Amino acid sequence: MVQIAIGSKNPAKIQAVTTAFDLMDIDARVEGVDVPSGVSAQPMSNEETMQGAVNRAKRTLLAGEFDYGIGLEGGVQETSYGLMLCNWAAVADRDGLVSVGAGVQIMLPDAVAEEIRGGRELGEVIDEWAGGHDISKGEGTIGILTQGQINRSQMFRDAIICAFAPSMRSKKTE
Ligand SMILES: O=P(O)(O)OP(=O)(O)OP(=O)(O)OC[C@H]1O[C@@H](n2cnc3c(O)ncnc32)[C@H](O)[C@@H]1O
Repeated sequence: MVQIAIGSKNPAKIQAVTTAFDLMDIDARVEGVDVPSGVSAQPMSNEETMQGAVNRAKRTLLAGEFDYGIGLEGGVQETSYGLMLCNWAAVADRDGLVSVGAGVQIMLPDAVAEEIRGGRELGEVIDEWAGGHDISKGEGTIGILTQGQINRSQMFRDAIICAFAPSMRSKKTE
């Protein structure tokens, strides 16, 4: 059985890892470990969000006897069409290999984007905007904006599978 650590205790993120390994048909034990992302509480670019995921993956791997450390990070990226929600997954293994994958991106409503540009965190802004509580731990902003057609766990699940692809390829050629 593969020992996996995920650098968060957020239930939506833990669920994403469990489902990803089920889909990849890998027998895994998944443990959530709280580690700092090393980037700002509200990452403001793809690059910063990716770095947060990588930092979490590396730090998580060092937190115990694990085969892989996984980091998941949500952030935003300014584009010519407005502020987009972006999410990154990173996988770190014991050979020092680190790989990344991204989730689907979606445009944020102008009112939400303005608050974030003004310095607030998406988690509290989306709760206010949608009239919800701890949305980041459940369906996520992606769930709110797609009327539940894609939720945060599904989005991170796909990002994890993409981040894990290089490890799967190297295993096949061993
Ligand atoms: O417990 P951790 O793992 O830190 O999970 P988090 O959801 O609080 O933290 P992230 O680092 O993934 O996201 C950074 C910030 O953006 C918010 N955020 C990111 N994606 C979100 C989403 O889909 N829905 C709601 N909030 C989101 C989140 O609440 C944080 O304020």
